[in-house]
Amino acid sequence: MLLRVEEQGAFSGLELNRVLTDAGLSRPDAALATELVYGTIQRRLTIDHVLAARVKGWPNKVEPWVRCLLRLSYYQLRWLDRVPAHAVTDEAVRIAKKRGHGGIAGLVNGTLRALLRQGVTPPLPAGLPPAERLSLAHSYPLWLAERWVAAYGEGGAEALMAAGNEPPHMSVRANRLRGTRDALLAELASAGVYAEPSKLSPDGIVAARAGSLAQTPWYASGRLSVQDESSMLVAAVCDPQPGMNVLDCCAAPGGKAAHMAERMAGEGRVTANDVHPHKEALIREQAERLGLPNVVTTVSDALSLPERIAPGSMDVVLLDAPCSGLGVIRRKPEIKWNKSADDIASLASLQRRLLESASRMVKPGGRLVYSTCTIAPEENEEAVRDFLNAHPDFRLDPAWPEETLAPLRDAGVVDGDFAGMAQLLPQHFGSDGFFIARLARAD
Ligand SMILES: C[S@@+](CC[C@H](N)C(=O)[O-])C[C@H]1O[C@@H](n2cnc3c(N)ncnc32)[C@H](O)[C@@H]1O
Repeated sequence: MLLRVEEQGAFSGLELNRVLTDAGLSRPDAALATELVYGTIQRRLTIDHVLAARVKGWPNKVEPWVRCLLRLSYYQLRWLDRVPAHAVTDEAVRIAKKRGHGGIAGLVNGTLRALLRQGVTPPLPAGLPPAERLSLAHSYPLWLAERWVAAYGEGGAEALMAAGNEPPHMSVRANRLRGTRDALLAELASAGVYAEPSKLSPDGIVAARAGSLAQTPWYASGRLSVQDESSMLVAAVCDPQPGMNVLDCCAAPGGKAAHMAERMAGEGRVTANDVHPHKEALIREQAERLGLPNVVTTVSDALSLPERIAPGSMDVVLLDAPCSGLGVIRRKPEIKWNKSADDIASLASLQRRLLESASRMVKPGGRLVYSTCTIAPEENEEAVRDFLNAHPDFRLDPAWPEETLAPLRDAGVVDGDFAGMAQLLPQHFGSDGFFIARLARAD
């Protein structure tokens, strides 16, 4: 899996899903495999810094599979305390012999044993500037560390980066059309799942040590969907009412569109659009599973939607835009190594065009919600400000439902000057980093 992520640009989550589905491992073994894949990718920069001082030609002159093996083994020695050191080294040497030859096994053995002798956590070089220290300590590329130190100060950046290395909570959304959250909580508890109500969303449930709730009868029967708590805020901010005409411009796999349809009690219409034809089925499956006949799917580039949908016809338009994903690094750690400042610039330009297009379908007096799962002002606040400067008929709308504002206020995410946009960081609630802005169109 590590090789495929590194060499073929595979996504760690999808790889794990695919491999673990076939592997038939026990739950603890599957959890360990998950930890090894995520952890090794997450800590890559720190790992490479340590290995570069000990392995000649690291990383480029070392064969990719040996690189993965050494990283994986060092990750365990340094960050996991329940795998004995001898098991790590013995297993690494066995794999090196099986896949390579004696020379490689010798290199692997020598490197790991030297690390164990000298201490697996070598101190960082003294006197580093803050961004360089954070980059090395928490394993983020320097450009990201610099960006976040400039935006949030050294302490804020450190909290953000540390939170990005924590395993995400498992959270689910109760389908309010198929029973109450309390009833579902009670059923989960009686089945031995440790679950509690989300602080962020009245539909949310946070579960611990639950395995994948997507493999349960509650999921199959449409009682719940797997969704991050931050993501659940978006439908609440859209606040669609039964009977409304709602458009989700970038809807696949359908989490927020389905949530909106649930909140509309199945009345009215949610048009769930996505550019990728193969993703349409994902949205349809969700709507069917959850019992939501008011979700209609379309396949279209959101930039050309105003040619298909009457301008000014929607009560609510959601643009949950494609973004750099810096808020979901906990779930997709390879984002750290695959994204660049250039990607942010090109996404920022696409997002401005998408916002322009989405806004044309909002009714006079209607609302436009813009969201991303990233933490980059160019893709978030600045995109909204630029849009507002060019569209005097729109204004920021701070009248979010109290159910959403109250927890954000309590956590200090928004204050008394709240204007209608919020940036959640992973350290606020342990949920994904998310940006949400709500705009109102003049009557
Ligand atoms: C952040 S995801 C949406 C997640 C979704 N709202 C949910 O809650 O499940 C962004 C989606 O935008 C789609 N997309 C990217 N470019 C698009 C475009 N030009 N027009 C429409 N959809 C687009 C992608 O296929 C992707 O599914």
